[in-house]
Amino acid sequence: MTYNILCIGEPLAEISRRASDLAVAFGGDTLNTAIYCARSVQNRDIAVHYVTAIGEDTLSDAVLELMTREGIQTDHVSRDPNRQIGIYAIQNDENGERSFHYWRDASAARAMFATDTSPHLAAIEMADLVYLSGITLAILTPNARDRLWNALAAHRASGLKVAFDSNYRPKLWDATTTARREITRFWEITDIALPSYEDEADLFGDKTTSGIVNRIVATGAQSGALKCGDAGPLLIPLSDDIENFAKADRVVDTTGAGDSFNGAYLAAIAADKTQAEAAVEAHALAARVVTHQGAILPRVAASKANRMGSVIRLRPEHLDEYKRLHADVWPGVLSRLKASHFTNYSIYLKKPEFLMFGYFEYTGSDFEADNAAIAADPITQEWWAVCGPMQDPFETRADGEWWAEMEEVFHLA
Ligand SMILES: Nc1ncnc2c1ncn2[C@@H]1O[C@H](COP(=O)(O)OP(=O)(O)OP(=O)(O)O)[C@@H](O)[C@H]1O
Ligand SMILES: O=C(O)C(=O)C[C@H](O)[C@H](O)CO
Repeated sequence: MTYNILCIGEPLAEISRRASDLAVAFGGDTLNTAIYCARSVQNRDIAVHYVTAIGEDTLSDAVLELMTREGIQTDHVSRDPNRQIGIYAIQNDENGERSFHYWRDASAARAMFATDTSPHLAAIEMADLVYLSGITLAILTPNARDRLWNALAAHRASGLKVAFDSNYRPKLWDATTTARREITRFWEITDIALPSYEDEADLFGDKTTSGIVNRIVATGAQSGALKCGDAGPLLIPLSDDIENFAKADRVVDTTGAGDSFNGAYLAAIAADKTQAEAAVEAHALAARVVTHQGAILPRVAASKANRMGSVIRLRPEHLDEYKRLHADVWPGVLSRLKASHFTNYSIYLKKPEFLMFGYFEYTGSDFEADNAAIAADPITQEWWAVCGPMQDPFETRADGEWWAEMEEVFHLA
């Protein structure tokens, strides 16, 4: 029998700075968790569903395609012709810590659970595990929150497990007291608690990690993990059955780290792993997510990254300048590529289509981290600022790509 994990919440379009440009991708805490959970699930008998409402606009189409590409079941994603998905912009400080600006007041997801007969409520019936967050609660009306609470409480009585992350975002609540009351109420019906230290300390004023864990256990949840940033997680209830956690060697952007942690944690628990095993797998993933800009890590797996082909178009008017620059690429750009284990790198041009084909070999062991080091390098960013406007990327490229990655269909070694 399939084990059904249902993530409930709001997908968002994500805007972030990339060199002198803006990049658009997707995020939204529960969508991030659903994606990382679907990526972490290795057992075909575990299905990850996303429960939300989106619009009929271009961004909504694209986020639906993303869910499908990521292997998420979208049978509980409804479409509202009168609303769109929300948007958020990430602002990072020099330590990779971020703050958000939102355009989400009238998003489609806010109208989920608007009536007692909402199909989104009925979806809960088929779930073995439901995951939701404080952000899910913050976007709902008080009545909608009550409906959701009642449905979860009723199904828990027949075996449903509820996983919850308080993910406190003060800007989304009308008052701290409302957030405290609502989040406490949902802790009461939680089985797997996945809070982070900062959110709980901000909201409830706890001074210690043990204070948070003990309060949550006393409220209800008897398992889960407390995320404590680079110090790694603590198990809920507190236990020594856990190792030391390695810190990432570089932090670019912490957005989505906690969400990725939750996704990998839940996938491990659904596969019957222990809490300690789940926390180790979850930390390993989250420690990679912090080295990357944006909530969702590109899908490029190190195993398929040995030989890479990709395409982009050149804007014809920049032909001479582009060739001149590439006849004498800045030394800092070349040394960064070499340090990131890129080798045998060529770019070919086909006129009159002005198609450029890039080929390189990757000889390192962590493609995502090496790629992130390139993206974080100031000289490379300057180089991209010069070369980027001369290029014309394919609209069909994957999220997070500029050059569109190609599939290898033949190779003679
Ligand atoms: N510098 C780091 N090195 C290694 N791992 C890290 C680092 N920072 C965060 N992590 C991992 O990411 C997890 C989540 O981080 P954090 O405690 O900041 O969560 P959060 O604030 O809930 O994140 P989110 O922004 O997704 O809500 C941590 O439990 C840890 O496993
Ligand atoms: O703040 C939100 O609503 C988001 O969901 C945006 C980010 O993806 C999220 O906060 C990361 O946890």
